[in-house]
Amino acid sequence: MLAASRTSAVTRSLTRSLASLHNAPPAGKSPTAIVLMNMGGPATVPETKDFLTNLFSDGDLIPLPFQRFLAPLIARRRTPQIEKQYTDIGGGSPILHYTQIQGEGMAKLMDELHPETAPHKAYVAFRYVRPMTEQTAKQMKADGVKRAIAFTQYPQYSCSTTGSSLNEMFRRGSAGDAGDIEWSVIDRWGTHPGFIEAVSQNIEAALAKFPASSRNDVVLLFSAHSLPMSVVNRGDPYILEVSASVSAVMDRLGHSNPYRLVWQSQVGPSAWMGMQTSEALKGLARLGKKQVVLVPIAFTSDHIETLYELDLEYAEEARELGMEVHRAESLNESPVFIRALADIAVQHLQDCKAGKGPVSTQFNLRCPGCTNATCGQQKEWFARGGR
Ligand SMILES: C=CC1=C(C)c2cc3[nH]c(cc4nc(cc5[nH]c(cc1n2)c(C)c5CCC(=O)O)C(CCC(=O)O)=C4C)c(C)c3C=C
Ligand SMILES: [Fe+2]
Ligand SMILES: [Fe+2]
Repeated sequence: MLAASRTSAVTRSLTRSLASLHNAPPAGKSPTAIVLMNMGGPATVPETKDFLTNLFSDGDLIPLPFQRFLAPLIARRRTPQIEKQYTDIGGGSPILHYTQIQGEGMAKLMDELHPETAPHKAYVAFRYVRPMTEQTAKQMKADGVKRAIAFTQYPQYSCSTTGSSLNEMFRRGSAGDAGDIEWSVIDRWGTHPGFIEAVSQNIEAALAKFPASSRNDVVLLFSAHSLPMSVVNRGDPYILEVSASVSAVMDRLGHSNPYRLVWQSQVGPSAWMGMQTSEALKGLARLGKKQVVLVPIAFTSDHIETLYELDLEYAEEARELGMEVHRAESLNESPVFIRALADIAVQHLQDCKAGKGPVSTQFNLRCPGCTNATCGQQKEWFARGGR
């Protein structure tokens, strides 16, 4: 009995010291954390139901009556259809895979570009799948982080996407989960020249697949995730900011081609921002415009909407209408894009040092018509540097 309890005491103490060893901050300077925030996607098919349950439970994205009760019901009903889509694109969402590659590349470049704040360490904080914000916050505390940038990976701001991620980071941060950290925020970067350059290069590569003789007639069909009109009509800036990205890309391309911005992936029966991408393709076919490059513009890596909706559904339908359709590659491992991420973060650190504050001027403005109680909940806290 005595021997057994002594053994378990030894085991407990060994476990404790192993845990503290594992959790010990790295020797030397504590890292400057760059927290890449996004929604995430199920890395494997069986994770789809939890992903959807978390997504439909998020009142910032989808405010539902009796949300706690309804979210699991809607998720359960939707799961088989969405599981099939993830199966068809190879067994899961590649968002985590690409975010890790982008983050590691960015942090390495930042060490070179801005040694004053090195070492830099990228963390991933997803909203609906692991690594969830809570888990990441705890890891940052364990790593002894004292300075962190909340860096949205949505180029254009919506209070239903970036706003939701920042609200969650605010909840974890203000509860002390991440430790005592000085925070600042990169909330939007949809017209950054590096981002625009990376997208433009991928468009040029897609255009090169068409015969030179007709290349300038190819229609560039920019496609972004749609937004419910209820969100648009409360003054959410997403539509405007996506439009600004498209405009900047067209400037960079010298307005070489005709183009339109259209919207995809609406969910449910309510009114969403249009025109829908699938309808636009059919309309172009009717107009005799049969050469198209599809350009994803509001997300930084492949996911169900590029790999399933654009590649498997819409492009296939368009080919059946006799169209030649190519898709501009997603940014994924683009070195130009990874350099852009590093440049954005370094510029932000320099701006903070120059006293420009931890948040942008634009960030301080709530949606004028937002009745969502959490809209901008995080703003004052981040504007005080997380204090
Ligand atoms: C900029 C990007 C996105 C905006 C804006 C956005 C708004 C938004 N989305 C929903 C509902 C769903 N979105 C779903 C998947 C999904 N959404 C985005 C991006 C934006 N969403 C991505 C990249 C993904 C896929 C993730 C992956 O593949 O890994 C889903 C789940 C899939 C499905 O059931 O169709 C839902 C639901 C709303 C309601 C909304 C605006 C308020
Ligand atoms: Fe979505
Ligand atoms: Fe809002």
